[in-house]
Amino acid sequence: MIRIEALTHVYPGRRRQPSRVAVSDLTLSVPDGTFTILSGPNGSGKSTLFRILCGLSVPSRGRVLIGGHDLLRDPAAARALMGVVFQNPAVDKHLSVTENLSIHGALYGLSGAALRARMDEALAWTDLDGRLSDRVDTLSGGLARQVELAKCLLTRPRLLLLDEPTTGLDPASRRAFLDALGRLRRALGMTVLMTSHIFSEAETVDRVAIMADGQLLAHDTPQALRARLTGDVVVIETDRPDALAARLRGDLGAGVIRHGDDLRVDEVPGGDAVAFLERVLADYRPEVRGITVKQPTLEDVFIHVTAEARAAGRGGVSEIPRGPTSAEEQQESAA
Ligand SMILES: Nc1ncnc2c1ncn2[C@@H]1O[C@H](COP(=O)(O)OP(=O)(O)OP(=O)(O)O)[C@@H](O)[C@H]1O
Repeated sequence: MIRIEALTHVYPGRRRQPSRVAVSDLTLSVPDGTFTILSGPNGSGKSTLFRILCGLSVPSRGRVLIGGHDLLRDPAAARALMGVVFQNPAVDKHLSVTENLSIHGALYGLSGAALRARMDEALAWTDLDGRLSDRVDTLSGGLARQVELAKCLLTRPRLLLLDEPTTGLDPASRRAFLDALGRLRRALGMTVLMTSHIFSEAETVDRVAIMADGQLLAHDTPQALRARLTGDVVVIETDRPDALAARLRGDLGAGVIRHGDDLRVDEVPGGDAVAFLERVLADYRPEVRGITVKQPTLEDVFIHVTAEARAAGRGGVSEIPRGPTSAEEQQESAA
């Protein structure tokens, strides 16, 4: 459904601001009827890529095909296949659910019985039953997002593009939104591409694409990505991350990733994470505030591949700032 070929996007520099490569020679295919999550740290180029896919930005180089239509040469045909849910609300919160959908339908030439039929069809995927006459600003955040989804389904898109659609939703609303997307994909064979920072969302999709510094670092099933880390991960909390990381590297030969203020060792020397934990506690106890051994999750894989790429010089920074959604992840695991 989507073919991205050698795509590069450079923001030109201005005065003292240098030009910036936001997407760099990126090639990616999203097959028909699949649900893909595009993830990456802040500034990795997701929004730039998303804007290009929606036709809002023109790339510096490369080609994008949507359903076989070249997005640059035949934008109308390519865009006719897609529905887009942006991060910022695109519904009028002072109008009711029905009014929002009617106005959007009218923009696409739908009216009367045809419009009502399309509205019923689109709303069937949501939990908005019984709230159709309510103003959007009286709905919960989760239901308001579902209005956006229903709005975009009115035109029966074959491809749904969503930019962090669940940001700010509580775990239950987030789950309800993702469930609706999953049902759409299964029942209508719709292709879904969604950007997200929330790794628990990626566990159930078909494919996960990981970007950093404008490049595609990995694109695989969640299972295959998880299989990249074979052993347990040791996470160390410390007040002196740089000093402790240097000692663990020097003394124990451990590959240490700094993630925020935590240190992570996901390929433990000798392969025995518990033995490694005991060694760290025995030798560096005063510097360790907390230490955990855990099975790898998709977030761990993400941290691993991003660090690997940066170590290989594709980035330029050796540490990974903690993602902005860790609070949401914590909220989710607490729920
Ligand atoms: N309008 C712009 N002008 C110049 N540089 C830009 C512009 N928009 C983005 N960038 C730069 O391009 C790079 C990629 O940014 P982009 O917003 O696409 O990343 P992102 O992965 O979506 O980040 P986030 O998760 O924070 O939204 C960053 O270095 C950013 O500073």
